[in-house]
Formats: sequence, C-alpha cells, structure tokens
Amino acid sequence: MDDTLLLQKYHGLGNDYLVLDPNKNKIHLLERHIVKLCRRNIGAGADGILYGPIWQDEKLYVKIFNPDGSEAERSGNGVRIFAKYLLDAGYIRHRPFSLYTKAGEVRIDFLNEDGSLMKVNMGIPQFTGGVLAYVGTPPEIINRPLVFHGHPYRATCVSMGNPNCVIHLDEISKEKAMELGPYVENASYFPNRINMQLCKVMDRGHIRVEIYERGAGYTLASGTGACAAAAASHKLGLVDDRIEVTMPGGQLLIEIGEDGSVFLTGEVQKIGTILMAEHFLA
Ligand SMILES: N[C@H](CCC[C@H](N)C(=O)O)C(=O)O
Repeated sequence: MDDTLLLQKYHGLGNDYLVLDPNKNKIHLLERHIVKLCRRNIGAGADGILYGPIWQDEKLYVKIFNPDGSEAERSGNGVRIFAKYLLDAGYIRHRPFSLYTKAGEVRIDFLNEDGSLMKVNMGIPQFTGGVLAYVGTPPEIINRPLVFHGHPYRATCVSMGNPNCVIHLDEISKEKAMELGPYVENASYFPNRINMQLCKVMDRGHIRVEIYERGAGYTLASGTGACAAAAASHKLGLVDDRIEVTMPGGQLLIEIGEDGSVFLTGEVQKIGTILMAEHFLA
C-alpha cells in the first residue's frame, strides 16, 4: 500500500460522496485534505467524505465530513452510500445491520440484492436541545418567526442527529435557497450552525424541498434534510405518516413510525473508483 489514495465515489440523488477507507489507505486525514479532496476543480469533487469503516467496541462507525472540513453528526444520503460501499467491499455479513455515526446508531436494511435501494431507520426527530443549541427562549422553534437577512420567516428547527431549520414557503426555488441559505446556516441563533430546508407542502402525502447544507452549501438532495422537512411538516399537522419528498436530485420516501421514528427509503448509485495522483495531498 503506497501513499496513493484510493477513493470510491457514490451519489444519492446527486448528493455525492467520496468513501475513504482507512483499511485500504495509509493516511492521517486532516481538514485541509478533506477540503482539497472535495474541491470540484482541483480535487476529486464531492459534497462530503465518508471515512471508514472504523470498529470500536464491536460497533461499525463511519465519520462524515462536509467539504469545509467540519464533521457532521449524521447524513441520510451518506449512511446509505456507506452501507452500499460496505456491501460492495464485502464487509457486510448479515442484513439488516447497524451503522454508527457521531449521532449514534442507524439501522439499515437493503431492499434489493445489489444494495442500490435501502430503508434506514433514522431515529426519532428532536425539536429541542442537543445539537439544536438555540440562543434564545423558549429553546424550541416550532413554526416561529425568526429573522434572517432582515426578514421574518416561520421556522421549525429539528434534529435528525444534525441540526436542521425548516422554513415553509408557498413558493421555493434554488435561487431562494442560495440567497437565504448562508444567512440561516450562520445565524447567531445557532452556535453549531445549521442546515436549511425550504419546504413547499404539495398535499398531505407530498412535499417539495430545496436544500442549503451546513458546511456544503446548495446540494441536489439531503437525506437528513428530507427527514427534517417531513418531520417538521408532520409536527405542524400538514402531512400524514407517509411522505414523498421531491428534491432537485430526485425523490425519497419518508415514513413516520408509531413511536415517531423516521424511516428513509431511497436509492444510491456507485459512480466509480478514483486513484488520486501521487502526492495529491502532500
Ligand atoms: N451538511 C450536513 C451533513 C450532510 C447532510 C446531507 N448530505 C444528508 O444526506 O443528510 C451537516 O453538516 O449536518
């Protein structure tokens, strides 16, 4: 194993990740490495890095990094992509199985032989506390007006392990997400920063979402973002328990269980293998 980096690239609805397996690469991964690898013009290009598998106390972990080098507690497309990598690389012995991220366990079940379609139990959404660290009172933000870029927007903040600010609007667009996103992501309300979803409720079984991610910016899809927008819409009584979430990159199915757990079903695709140039990370 020399110091050339071997990466596997996958995407979930156009939200693309590079898998960096420490068992196949000799590397001490630094923030500047993550930033350079994710750059689309001088690097391999991605919306993030999935570093693993790492075993700890017989649990299988993956570390999730955004293109700005920050570590995310969870990624819905990321855990599906990593599960398919584990299957492709021969690490999986049984299904369903548990995968661990910084925010804890997700339960993964493949719905087809090649693992390109899977259902993930993403846990129970939290509407207060934890990573939602909000500077203000009361601590929860449910359909409340918050001011971003000088204008009030009705926001609902929900943790899917990572922090999300869902803003319901009558009309949403990429342009609106790009304009408002940086102000929401970096608002002084949120010391941990936050992911933003603009959400248009189409009917009680369908929502449309535009995304601006913490540490990544505008992306074509987000698994935790789809869960957060569906859970917030459900909390406000706007949708039923089964919600099709349409994002620019495609659709994910969200189902809300009797205990409040959120199940995410969607596809992932392998793009290919990337062998980085010698000394790329020097
Ligand atoms: N940027 C997010 C992590 C990736 C989320 C998204 N790609 C997904 O599929 O859930 C954060 O810092 O919490």
